[in-house]
Amino acid sequence: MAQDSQGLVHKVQSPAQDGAVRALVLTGFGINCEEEIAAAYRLAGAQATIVHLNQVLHGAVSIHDFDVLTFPGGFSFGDDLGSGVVLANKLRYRQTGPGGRTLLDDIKQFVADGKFVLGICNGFQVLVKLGLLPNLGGDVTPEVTLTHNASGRYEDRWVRLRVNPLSKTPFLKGLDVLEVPVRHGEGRLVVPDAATRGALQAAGLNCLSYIDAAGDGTSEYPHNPNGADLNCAGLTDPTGQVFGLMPHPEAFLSAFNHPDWARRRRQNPGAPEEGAGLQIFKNIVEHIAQKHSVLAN
Ligand SMILES: NC(=O)CC[C@H](N)C(=O)O
Repeated sequence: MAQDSQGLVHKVQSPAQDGAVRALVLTGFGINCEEEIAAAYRLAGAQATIVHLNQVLHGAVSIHDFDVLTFPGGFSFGDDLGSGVVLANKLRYRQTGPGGRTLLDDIKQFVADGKFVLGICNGFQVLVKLGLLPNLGGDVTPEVTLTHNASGRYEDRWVRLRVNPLSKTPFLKGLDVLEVPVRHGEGRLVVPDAATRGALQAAGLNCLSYIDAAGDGTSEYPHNPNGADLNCAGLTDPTGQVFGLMPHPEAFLSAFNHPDWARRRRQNPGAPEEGAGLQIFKNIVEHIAQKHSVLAN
């Protein structure tokens, strides 16, 4: 894959025939977590390519050459008009092809092809504002929103999460409780009505909850850092292929990322050196690799 001195891709070859898992990690316009996410995918065994969104919007790179599309965190367009709003509008309205085709049309096709989309923090906000999450109605109409934290402040802290056992997304397979950091000002999920809340609950689409020290879902600050409805830290769409979350799993790739690592290692010197966040990337890479091997046989 050809990259220039800034690491930007100019030409992407057709999907690998070697079974490699190809992760596309978008950047540009104030996204700032692309390197950590690419590192996470590489540690998980995938080929990760960081691409400026303009290269996709201008047709130099096709998302269809990849298996998983990732929207990293950051401050796209300076959070003007609300976090994720401008970037979501660019994907929804900017024409990228004949007949008024947009990148959102391509992403819908990408998901219909059985591929995967991950949005972390600002990326999650983009997917929610775009209506790709939770997408209960299947017509990418925004159904919930993410807005200013109930604390009225930017929150930068570690949280504990529980995976909803009803969730069927491969990203969270085998996971139960995990710790990860949050760093956001607009992470409060608002679900506008009881019917939407019920639909999210029934299908396990509210796939991650903030929990307290006792392990129970909580609306109490600071365990729930933003006051999210349903104590929700992450959502999937009904297919489980589109997954977004406010916390940053890519910031916990090594046990040494955790603020309490020294005491934990004293207590348990044999504990794995891997951070809990890496498992999310390993899960999806393994899932895609398995799909590739089934198709190849
Ligand atoms: N870390 C992030 O991606 C932050 C997202 C967004 N800028 C917010 O503050 O809510």
